[in-house]
Amino acid sequence: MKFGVVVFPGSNCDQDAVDALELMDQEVVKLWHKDHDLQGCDFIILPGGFSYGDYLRTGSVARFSPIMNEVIAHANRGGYLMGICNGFQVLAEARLVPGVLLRNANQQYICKNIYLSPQSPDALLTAGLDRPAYKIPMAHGEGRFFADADTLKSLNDNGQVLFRYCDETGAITDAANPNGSLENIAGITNKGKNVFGMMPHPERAADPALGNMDGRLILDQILKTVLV
Ligand SMILES: NC(=O)CC[C@H](N)C(=O)O
Repeated sequence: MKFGVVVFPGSNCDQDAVDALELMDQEVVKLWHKDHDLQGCDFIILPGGFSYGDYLRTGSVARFSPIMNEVIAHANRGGYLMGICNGFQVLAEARLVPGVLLRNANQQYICKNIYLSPQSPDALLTAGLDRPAYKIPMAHGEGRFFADADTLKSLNDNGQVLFRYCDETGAITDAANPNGSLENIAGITNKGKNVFGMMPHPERAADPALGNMDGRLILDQILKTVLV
């Protein structure tokens, strides 16, 4: 499988994603935002960062980058696409996943480890995750997931919620919700379950040198499931 990591002006987690994938022995190339060619990549990653300085809203300018035409076409063909943090914000702005990411409830940028409970038993990214909680770093100012009642119902009914914020035992509580996201939602997938968006950063917990490999366990799912 060949991975492509898109680089927007202001991306700052692109190299982290490349490093994590290379540690997994994967072929990976960077894709410049002005390009029109996905270089034959099977799995596209929109990385974290501050694309276009987060003006006007996070992800709202990057969504119109030239390469997004090809990224959207890839997703619409059923191709795999994952947005991490700022990448999730770009996916939401491009309407590739439902809902929006609002300013964190406390109006602060939050950078800390949190715990995620895998939710969807049939989504590729979470189907094989069997632990109650995974410790993953979060680092964002606009990560409060919100959707209207109908959208929320369809996300729940279709098994499109990938992760909810939880405590270290896996309990999904208000106290474990760092940013005020609706129903503790930290990650979702689209109806076709080929587009994944999540606010926390698995690629920042995927190198033994960092002392936390929980993110690698999540990224490993991509390999297992896509090869099925
Ligand atoms: N780590 C990131 O991708 C940050 C996302 C975005 N710039 C925010 O603060 O919400």
